[in-house]
Amino acid sequence: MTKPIPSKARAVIVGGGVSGCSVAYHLAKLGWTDVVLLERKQLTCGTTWHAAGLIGQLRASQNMTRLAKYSADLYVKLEAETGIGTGMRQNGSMTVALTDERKEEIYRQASLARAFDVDVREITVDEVKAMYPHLNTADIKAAVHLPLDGQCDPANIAMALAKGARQNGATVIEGVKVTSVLTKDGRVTGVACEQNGETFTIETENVVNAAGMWGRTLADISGVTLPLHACEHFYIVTEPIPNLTRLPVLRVPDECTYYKEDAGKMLIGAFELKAKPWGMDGISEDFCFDQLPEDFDHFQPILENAINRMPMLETAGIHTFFNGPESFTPDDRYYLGEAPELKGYWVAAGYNSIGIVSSGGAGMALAQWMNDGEPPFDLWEVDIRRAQPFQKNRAYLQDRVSETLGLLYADHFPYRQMATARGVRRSPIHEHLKARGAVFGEVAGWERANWFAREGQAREYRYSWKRQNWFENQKEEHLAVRNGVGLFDMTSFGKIRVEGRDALAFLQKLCANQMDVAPGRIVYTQMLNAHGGIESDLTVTRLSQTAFLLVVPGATLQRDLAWLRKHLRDEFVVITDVTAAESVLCVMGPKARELMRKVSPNDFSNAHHPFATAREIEIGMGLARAHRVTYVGELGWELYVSTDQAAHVFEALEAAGADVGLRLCGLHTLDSCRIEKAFRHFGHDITDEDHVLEAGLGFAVRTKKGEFIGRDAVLRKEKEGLKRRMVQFRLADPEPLLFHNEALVRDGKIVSTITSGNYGHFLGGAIGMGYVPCAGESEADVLASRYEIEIAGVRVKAEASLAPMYDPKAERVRA
Ligand SMILES: NCCCC(=O)O
Repeated sequence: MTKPIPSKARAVIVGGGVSGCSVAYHLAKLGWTDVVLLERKQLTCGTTWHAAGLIGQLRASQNMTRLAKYSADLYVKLEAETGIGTGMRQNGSMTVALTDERKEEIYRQASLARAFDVDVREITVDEVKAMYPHLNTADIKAAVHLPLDGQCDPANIAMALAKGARQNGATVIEGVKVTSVLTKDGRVTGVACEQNGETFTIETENVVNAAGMWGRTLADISGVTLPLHACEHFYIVTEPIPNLTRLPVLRVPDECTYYKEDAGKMLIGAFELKAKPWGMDGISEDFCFDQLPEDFDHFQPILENAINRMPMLETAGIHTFFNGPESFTPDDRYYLGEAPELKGYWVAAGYNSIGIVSSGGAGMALAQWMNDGEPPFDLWEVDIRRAQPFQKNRAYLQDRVSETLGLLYADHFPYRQMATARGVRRSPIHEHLKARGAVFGEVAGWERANWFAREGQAREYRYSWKRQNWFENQKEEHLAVRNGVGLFDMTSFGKIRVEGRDALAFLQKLCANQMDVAPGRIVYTQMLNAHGGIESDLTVTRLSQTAFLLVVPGATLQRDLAWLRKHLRDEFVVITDVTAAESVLCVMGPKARELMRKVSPNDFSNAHHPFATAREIEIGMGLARAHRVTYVGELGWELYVSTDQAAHVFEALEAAGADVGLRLCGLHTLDSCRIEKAFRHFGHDITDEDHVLEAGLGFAVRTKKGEFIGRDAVLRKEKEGLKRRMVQFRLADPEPLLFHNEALVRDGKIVSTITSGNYGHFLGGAIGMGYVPCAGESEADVLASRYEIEIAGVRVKAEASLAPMYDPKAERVRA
């Protein structure tokens, strides 16, 4: 008998895999009792049913780890709550390293785990052997053990979540296909669906796309960007192996493999470096517990390594050769949150083969997000607003996901760049930079010169946890910026025009700094949320009485646009993304003025063109708007040039620059310079859960200007005092490197992690920033402590400073 479909619901969840079931469970727990989950066939029949079900708690960041730990805890409790056996067992996990580089990575991870309160221990090869007697350990260089990791039965986890959701009032219906999402005035109003050939509509203000590998197609129908694509994922299951005892989960990332013992059989799965995208022409509606054809040739190298690693496998018969599709995303991170294109359209999809361990926490976080209208903590790394509209292009996705599948087990070297699907967004001077030795990286699809190779030097990254092959190039670029003048191409900046009668009032409401400045002034500001957390970090240039230009990082453009549009009420304002209209060439360094005088007849004196002002200038035979601001802590101008004139302006600068030693510089140098100056970076040092005052950005907040979002939270914090503070650190030993996420140790105790790090080539050592808990403490108390930073298990002394270590009085910027 088919279940009646309700005509109304508070939320409709599309997709009955572990993701959708978890969202339904958590919404129901929050009291959303009229939630409907619609599954087109049967629960779990897409991807969940064939997942391996490994529960590894340590993830790449604190909040991802928090969500994974939440999943583990939930899955332990779920059986008692629902009566469905989840197969959850905390048999621990072990990761082994076969190279020195991997050893550094897993030891760094172990330090991180300690900072995140995950139980972890570096173990010896003898201990590996004792825990895993069947293993060939001859070439194992290091190993870590996480005793509370484990494994579970994925289908039963989903079933238990669905049952728990029902127990709390949700409705779960199988055999219903959602055909479209109904909308009015930019928000969701309902869904249209089909059951046994009959059509129905459900009125609702909230839809959750948890449709897994169908998610992109479903989103497309509503004009929502959800870039994901399926790939084939392979594993084998052996016949029962006599006398096999319970074993921890084993990961051998250097061989792209994981091993799971279950009921006396071994499951061996692979994250090979070049994967096979699947479902190029769409995924059949009829897909239900289907498998894909075997591909022995593809799996053969993995199997050979596995037999060498675990010789008993040679004689164990293969019970199942499994191949099933899973969804992958362009950056190997899943999607959560409200789609910027449509109010009330939520997503929880694209799990990159870690859907089981992720979904418990992700479902909880999304449910809270839907309930409260804001994420419960910083979720930027998985936020759907990071997706770029072009990324739903299928040719792009197919190329990219062939790489992302393997990333789970690839070496996670710092500065690692994607090798596939490159070159989609390019600056007008891209070819000029390439001809001059640029080695490019990619952010949000933009090709950006990260560093410049010397004549004859290989134009490629040689990755390492130590100094990489471009370290000396960066040093030369960095010192050129400090002592002479450097040129950066920052065309990838996001540029947003906010124009109209109410533009000023609108920006006054959103920005914490004073926006009512004279035309031509530039203001550094943050957009805050109601808790005083930082939603956006930007400069705003007043172009006229009614027009403003907002400049944001390329990676946050969609998020920033969404935040602006979300807060637009009845103001007469037009918001336009003008990113592609202007290139940005930055000339930075003490000789920047000398250079500008050579290419332009305009006046670049402090009197005429002081810091934080913008002026139209003639340059070469073209025009530009010169913004006197800096992200490297030097005298300099960002030149905003119409894209058609960018190459000409670059040529003019380059020709004139020969006399003043102009040096082309890359993004790695931008980062090393900004970190010496302790300039914050959104997504690392500042996020929506970091209070603007604790981030040390109170100088950019004007509570006296009147109401703005976050003002009350700022006033409250002023009264209550800071609970933590952003501090800058320099390692005493000039050799070790900081990237981010290293454990920060205060007086012998881990207190937090480094939020960003790079090498201070001027200051002579690795520089990092991080939050230090300081409730009730004075600045002097904070500085009186002894600080160390734990790098791969080794604690290195660090000097701490609350003021920027480089140019603390900002004299160079205003020179
Ligand atoms: N779906 C396989 C997960 C692999 C891992 O957790 O390492």
